[in-house]
Amino acid sequence: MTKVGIYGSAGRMGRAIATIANEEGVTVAGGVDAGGDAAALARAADVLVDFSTPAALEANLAAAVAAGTPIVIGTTGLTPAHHAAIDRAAERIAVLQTGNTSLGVTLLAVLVQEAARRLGPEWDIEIAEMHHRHKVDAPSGTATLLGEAAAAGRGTTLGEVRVDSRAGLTGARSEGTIGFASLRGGSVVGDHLVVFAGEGERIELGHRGEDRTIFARGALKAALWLAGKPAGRYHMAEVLGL
Ligand SMILES: NC(=O)C1=CN([C@@H]2O[C@H](COP(=O)(O)OP(=O)(O)OC[C@H]3O[C@@H](n4cnc5c(N)ncnc54)[C@H](OP(=O)(O)O)[C@@H]3O)[C@@H](O)[C@H]2O)C=CC1
Ligand SMILES: O=C(O)C1=N[C@H](C(=O)O)C[C@H](O)C1
Repeated sequence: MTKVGIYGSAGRMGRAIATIANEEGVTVAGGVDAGGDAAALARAADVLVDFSTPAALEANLAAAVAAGTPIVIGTTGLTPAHHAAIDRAAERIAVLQTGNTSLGVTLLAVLVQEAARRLGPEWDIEIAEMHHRHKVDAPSGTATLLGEAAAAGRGTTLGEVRVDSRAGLTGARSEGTIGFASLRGGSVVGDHLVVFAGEGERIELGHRGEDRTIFARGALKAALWLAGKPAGRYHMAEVLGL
């Protein structure tokens, strides 16, 4: 069986992944958390999954590259510098990074891109997300990937059009922007809503995560798919054949 190593193994996602590993046809090679030996885990595993923290990303990537072990990165709150580090690692090993490993959100991103492509810029796009009280980054990785999908559908990049929050005298909305709103509270696993607001009508495309098993299952599917792949940066839609 494929041996999976988990960065962030004692966290919510790490535990969810370990719980379903056997039924997904993999064994857990081991796991590390803060202060653990990332390099030894990379050597022991056939493939790695990282659900830890952005601060750990560069060390985890370096360990994966040194061992030649593919890695699925689910950690969110990544900056452009993190993405540059992922691109460099992907020249040496197989890497798949996504803000959401669920089938539902991966399909939602396809639908959002298509809706944005078909609707003109006079349809305002706003993305709302809600997560549990423990989440430390905003907007969520999923909201960001949905924003990237919407921007791509419009032939632009999210960096050109994003508006991260509003407060005070903001002025009227600028056409073509994509706005984000983040709510935090309770035990919400992860809700996302993409609103296309036109004159006199709205289209809403959304997803509600009810259980972390959806992310864990997707992460392990991605890990199995990635194991043995040549160097490169891969995408969740390829894993799921969407
Ligand atoms: N892509 C996706 O589908 C999903 C992504 N996520 C993302 O995954 C990440 C983790 O989420 P969640 O499990 O809820 O968070 P938790 O805070 O529950 O878990 C994070 C874990 O990472 C560990 N950690 C901290 N530093 C390091 C390090 N240097 N090396 C290895 N592990 C370390 C923590 O250990 P310690 O407590 O010792 O600091 C902790 O066990 C977040 O960024 C979240 O947004 C979550 C769900 C789905
Ligand atoms: O931190 C979480 O819990 C989640 N994080 C991911 C994100 O930032 O989008 C995925 C999911 O929504 C749960």
